[in-house]
Amino acid sequence: MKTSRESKNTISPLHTYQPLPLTTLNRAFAVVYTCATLALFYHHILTLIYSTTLLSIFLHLSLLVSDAILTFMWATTQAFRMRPIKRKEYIENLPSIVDYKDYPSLDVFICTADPYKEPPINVINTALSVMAYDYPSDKVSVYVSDDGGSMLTLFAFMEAAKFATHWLPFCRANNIVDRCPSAYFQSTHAHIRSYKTEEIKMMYESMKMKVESVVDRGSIEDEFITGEKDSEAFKKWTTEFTRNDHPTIIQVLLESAKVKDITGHRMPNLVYISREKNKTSPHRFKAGALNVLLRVSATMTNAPIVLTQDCDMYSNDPQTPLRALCYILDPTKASSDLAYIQFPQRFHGINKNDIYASELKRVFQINPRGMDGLAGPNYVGSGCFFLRRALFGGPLSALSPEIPELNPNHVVDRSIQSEAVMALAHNVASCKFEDQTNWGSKTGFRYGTLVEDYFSGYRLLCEGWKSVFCDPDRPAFLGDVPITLNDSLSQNRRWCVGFSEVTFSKYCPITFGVRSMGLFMGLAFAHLSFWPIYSVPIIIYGILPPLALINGVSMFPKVSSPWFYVHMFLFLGAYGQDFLDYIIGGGTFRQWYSDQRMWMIRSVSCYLFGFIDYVLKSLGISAIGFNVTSKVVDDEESKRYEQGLFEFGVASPLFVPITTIALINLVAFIVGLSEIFTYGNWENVFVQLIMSGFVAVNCWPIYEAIILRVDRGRMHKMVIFQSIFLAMAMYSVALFTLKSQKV
Ligand SMILES: O=c1ccn([C@@H]2O[C@H](COP(=O)(O)OP(=O)(O)O[C@H]3O[C@H](CO)[C@@H](O)[C@H](O)[C@H]3O)[C@@H](O)[C@H]2O)c(=O)[nH]1
Ligand SMILES: [Mn+2]
Repeated sequence: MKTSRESKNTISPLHTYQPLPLTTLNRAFAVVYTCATLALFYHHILTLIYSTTLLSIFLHLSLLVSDAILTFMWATTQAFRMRPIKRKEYIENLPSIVDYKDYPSLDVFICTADPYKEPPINVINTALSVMAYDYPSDKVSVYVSDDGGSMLTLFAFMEAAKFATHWLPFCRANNIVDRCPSAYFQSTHAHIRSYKTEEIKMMYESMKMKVESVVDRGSIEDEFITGEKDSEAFKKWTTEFTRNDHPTIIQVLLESAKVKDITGHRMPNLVYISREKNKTSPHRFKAGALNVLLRVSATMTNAPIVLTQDCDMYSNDPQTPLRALCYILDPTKASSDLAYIQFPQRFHGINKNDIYASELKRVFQINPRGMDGLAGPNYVGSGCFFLRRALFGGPLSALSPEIPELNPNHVVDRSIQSEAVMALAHNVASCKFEDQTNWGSKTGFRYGTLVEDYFSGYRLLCEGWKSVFCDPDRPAFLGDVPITLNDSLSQNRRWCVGFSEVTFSKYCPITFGVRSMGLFMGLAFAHLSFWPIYSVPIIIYGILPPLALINGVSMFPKVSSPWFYVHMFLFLGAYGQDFLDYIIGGGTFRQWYSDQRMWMIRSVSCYLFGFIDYVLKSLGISAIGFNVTSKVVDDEESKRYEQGLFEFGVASPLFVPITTIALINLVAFIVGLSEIFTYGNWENVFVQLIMSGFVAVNCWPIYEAIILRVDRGRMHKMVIFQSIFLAMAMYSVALFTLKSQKV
């Protein structure tokens, strides 16, 4: 039997991979580029040695530091270019390996944290999209973690449970591909009118209305509560109940063994969990929520495969779990060290040119492909199928959990609603359960940073596990993006706090990572964790050269000098390669343009602020938590986003440094140009002129928001005043120091 299976498998594999083209070229380019950077540093050092004034030393030292950081970051990106691969799965070959009814069970975790920032109607859409997977429904269990501890969310899920008994058979019977109801009803397929479609649509609309009206009112009308069991559940919200202080709530909304859909098929399990909270136990944010899900699900179903999902990321392809099975069940590979299969985060509703670079193509698509050819991609928090065993110790050193029921091999043989199971589930969801245990350090999702996803994946790979990047043409999951600049920058700021927490811990990728996984994997992880230091060179380059230009001071080699060409080569080489990666990865020129612009904007705003937040947090001056990104869309903002207009409306401090730099560079460019026209002395200031011009072109939306716009997304007066003040202050300092001496 085994041999026949294996021989069959050699003919029809479950998956294959291909190296990406350009790899050899990239490696060769890396060598040339390294030589050019060595030349640059030689030049920097020479200039420093021959500097005669303090000012000149200061300026050239700043450039040296900036270039050293940029070179370090460039070196980390080489890890992604060493061996990128692209994989392909053959789900049509699965039947030769395993029968449909014998598929391993799957526990899906969905996290939500706030009914007002994450509308429950969207959360249940995500849940419905995975409940309707092309997978034996009695093998699927969906566990929802509600960190908002909200009865509104529970109510939405009660409604979803009822609707699911109609939705799942409807999808099956009509071969629907968009299994997220809201996506389906917006798609053109749903416009093919049929009695059945109309009927299910009405059902969905009536559920949506109920859920939204409950959320708007903030309470549940009595008429909406049907059945004894539901009203019992809501009694747990006593007067003392607050989101940060309440007992565990576990509500089984669908039990597969007992509930059938309207056509008599079994339903998946659906369980609502709000873990216990109290003021004396640490919150641990999403990692804490995921670990509770891991334990509660262990007591109820203990599926060997676990899918983690953010509430804002619905499944866009019902066959996604089958793709994961292609790796998990691969008989040819001793897949004993496979920890997870990561699907990229892809998004819907991004505007044409992706003005905020929300797609994060590099982070979610290009870089993971590069890591896939090494030990595997990092974990990005959503759309990831884990082997449960991987969360319990290294591949060769399993850790035994505190109680045998949490062991990944444990078989649950009781009803998930039985008293014994419920008691155990409550016990493992309690705050106290993790005290003095390995949870968050060696077991489960790891604590200690706001980027629990990055850190958990990293630690697993350091333990010797491997991962796989699965990027099918039809996006497996689609998520929401922040549609205002402030939300987008705030999200990145939180990530930067998290990355700094990893960089400055004993697990720093450059030391611990390189030791555990080798140079390139260590560099790949360092690339993200060192993100915040981009702020140093970009701020220096954004301020010093234009201020020098305004004061007629030259900082770079003349155009006639050979060193000019070294600078040009390094700049164009890095930019050109970045551009090429992006276009080959399927992006357009305008999207790339937005991406590089946002890189600059982020560098001087959230990378800087994130790092400062981290410092304040480490000094104990302020406490920064997980600030959940809002998924609520304001109509006007959404319209402006569609038109491709930047949203500056709020008086966010994040906008001040960008605006200041925009002003300084615009003035510098004008002054520089006029000097050239007056004195014709262009050779000395050419580089600075081009740089300021480049910054100014990138800053167009900022000038537009200050001067031209009248809508509510225009730049806030406060930000304009602060920026002008800051720019003037810098100019004055420069005037006194630069003018007094010539460099
Ligand atoms: O205390 C918390 C805070 C957040 N969440 C959930 O975490 C998810 C992500 O939160 P979101 O505000 O959407 O953050 P993003 O920055 O959009 O998320 C990215 O970054 C996070 C932190 O690195 C990862 O966890 C996510 O998977 C990744 O998509 C959401 O489902 C939340 O409900 C919780 O369950 N508990
Ligand atoms: Mn999100």
